[in-house]
Amino acid sequence: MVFVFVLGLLGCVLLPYLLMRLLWSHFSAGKQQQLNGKHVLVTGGSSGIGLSVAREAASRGAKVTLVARNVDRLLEAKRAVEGVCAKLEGEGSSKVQFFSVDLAGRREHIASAIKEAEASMGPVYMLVNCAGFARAQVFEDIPQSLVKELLDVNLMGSFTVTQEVVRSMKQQGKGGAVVFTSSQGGLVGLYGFTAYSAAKAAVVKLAEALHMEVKPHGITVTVCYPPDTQTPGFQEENKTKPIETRLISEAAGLFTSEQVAKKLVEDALQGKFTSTVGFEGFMLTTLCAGMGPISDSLSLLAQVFLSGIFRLISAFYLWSFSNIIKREHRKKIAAAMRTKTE
Ligand SMILES: NC(=O)C1=CN([C@@H]2O[C@H](COP(=O)(O)OP(=O)(O)OC[C@H]3O[C@@H](n4cnc5c(N)ncnc54)[C@H](OP(=O)(O)O)[C@@H]3O)[C@@H](O)[C@H]2O)C=CC1
Ligand SMILES: CCCCCCCCCCCCCCCC(=O)[C@@H](N)CO
Repeated sequence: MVFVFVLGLLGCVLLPYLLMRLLWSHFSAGKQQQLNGKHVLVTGGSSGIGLSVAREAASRGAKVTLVARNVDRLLEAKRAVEGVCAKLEGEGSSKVQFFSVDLAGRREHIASAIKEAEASMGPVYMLVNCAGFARAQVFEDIPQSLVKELLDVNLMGSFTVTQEVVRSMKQQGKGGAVVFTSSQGGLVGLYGFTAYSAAKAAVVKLAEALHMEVKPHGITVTVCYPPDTQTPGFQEENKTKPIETRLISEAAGLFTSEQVAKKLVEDALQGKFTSTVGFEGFMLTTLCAGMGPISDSLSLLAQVFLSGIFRLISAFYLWSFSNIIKREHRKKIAAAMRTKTE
């Protein structure tokens, strides 16, 4: 009985998914913009997803600007991206530059770095906001300074850089592409992520509103929703992450930064509003489409026909998340009892 149900569910969901992917790749192949010779600015480009985006852009012939704080890591990343350029055409030293700026810092510094970047490589065609970080902690333990830092880097940093770049894109009148990095944790609020989920959800609404404003200017907006991704930032986050957060996040799988970056660049070049990886990513973004912009008819079809069944499936995920939390809660109580009696 259960077997038949599972088989039916797979038939309803997996088959349409595979069919859509096939159709997608068929229809989108021709629509893709090129990056050859264009300027791509990547914040957080010295590490993890941002660095992989920079490499992906370079492999498509783009000129790349990296923005982050730590100069040593920027230098190392610049060399790595130059390596990609060199493989492409046997030279490439002039195609990668970096700026050390704190995106949670002063606006003047951010604005002047972008001006300089554009002065040497031309107007930015694609901006990828990747600078950000996650810290998971139980709600009442989160210091105010951490909430502020999470909002400053993840939300305000992207806000400020994008303001500067979009102003210049509008002046040029040649269109462009803006990418924000949210998270699957920006679509579903997760245990331990009260501050982080709030910051990443805010990025989504910023992107939706901006999309409406810049569309007439030929500027596309894309939001990337990565699941757990193997990066230095992810390793750092794992040092203090509550076990509940880890176990719940694992439901969406673990991906490489190359997988996330490749999909991000492809989706942005096709002007899609949403970019994600994995089957859970597909289900979650389809279910959470809400009043978000419609970038292609196939995604719209998926949202119309699959939202109902995905909401049902979400009940199973939420049930298993709540079981994880209950189980860990019981373990903690038992451990506390043991230490009391000892
Ligand atoms: N890895 C994951 O599991 C997931 C990541 N994400 C998001 O993807 C993005 C990239 O994450 P990931 O690659 O893991 O992170 P990493 O820590 O590996 O890289 C973060 C990058 O951002 C830069 N950065 C951080 N803070 C600032 C700042 N204040 N000013 C300028 N640059 C800054 C870092 O350089 P420096 O420190 O030198 O400034 C580094 O280049 C983040 O927004 C993250 O929230 C979303 C979902 C999952
Ligand atoms: C139909 C319904 C489908 C439901 C699927 C639900 C899956 C939810 C899992 C959420 C995973 C969140 C990972 C966040 C990673 C992150 O942001 C940090 N690692 C940042 O570094």
